[in-house]
Amino acid sequence: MILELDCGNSFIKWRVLAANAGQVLGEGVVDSNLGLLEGLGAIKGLALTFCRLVSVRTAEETAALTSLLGDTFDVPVVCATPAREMSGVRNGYEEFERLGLDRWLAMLGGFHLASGACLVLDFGTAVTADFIAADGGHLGGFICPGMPLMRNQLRTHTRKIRYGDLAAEQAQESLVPGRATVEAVERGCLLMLRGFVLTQLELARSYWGEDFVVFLTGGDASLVAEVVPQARVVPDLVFVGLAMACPLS
Ligand SMILES: Nc1ncnc2c1ncn2[C@@H]1O[C@H](COP(=O)(O)OP(=O)(O)O)[C@@H](O)[C@H]1O
Ligand SMILES: CC(C)(COP(=O)(O)O)[C@@H](O)C(=O)NCCC(=O)O
Ligand SMILES: [K+]
Repeated sequence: MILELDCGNSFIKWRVLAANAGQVLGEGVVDSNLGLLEGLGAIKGLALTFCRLVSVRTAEETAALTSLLGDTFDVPVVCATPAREMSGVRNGYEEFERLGLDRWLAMLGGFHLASGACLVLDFGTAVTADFIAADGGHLGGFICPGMPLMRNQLRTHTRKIRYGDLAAEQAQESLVPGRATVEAVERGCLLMLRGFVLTQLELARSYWGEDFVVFLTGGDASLVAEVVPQARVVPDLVFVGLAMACPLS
């Protein structure tokens, strides 16, 4: 069985695949290493043979998780590393090793699935957009705060914006002008996110006409999906790229 991990700034996404990398035997989203071990412990007959992971956390945090997994399950743990070029995609950063590895893997996965030009939009703690041309050249991308950061900046830096998570979720059900603080903030941030997406689409069209595929991924992809009906929502896009970057040895 193969353990795959995507360690983002807020959550660790994990899944266990059957040894032939086919069937998903278990998966989860956790906020700590302990939560990960608990989730894995709940899988009946767990017998890991290989672990691959991608992390945008500090080297220290990533090393701590890697040794925890190696010690607990006695398996090789392989981490995705930066590359200038892989699977036909050329990293567009001036310093290729500085491009977030989650972005890089989502790009590899997207270009592979699209077999052509694509726009990859990832909605996590941060929101990222990456443009990959039909020849595999990465034109670059954009980073802006995601929904949790926008919301928390307002809650932290104002005195009168205070509300809970349940109210936030309910407020998102409509986008008419808010008549309560929670509605005004949640809907305002949602509109910013959607406006960002529409701008990315315009830019992609200016490069490629209609000849490109849009991918939506990340935990908050569903918040914007309706403004891009043509998009492919691929929650496991980073894992698609992870399998490409870290094949079974
Ligand atoms: N099961 C889940 N657990 C936690 N957050 C989730 C879950 N499903 C969707 N989300 C949303 O995903 C967002 C985090 O996205 P994610 O891609 O995991 O971020 P990151 O990679 O930066 O850790 C949260 O703001 C939350 O709204
Ligand atoms: C942009 C990110 C913070 C996104 O992280 P996430 O929201 O997925 O946790 C991450 O890809 C990162 O730390 N990138 C390094 C900076 C860069 O890509 O330019
Ligand atoms: K991510």
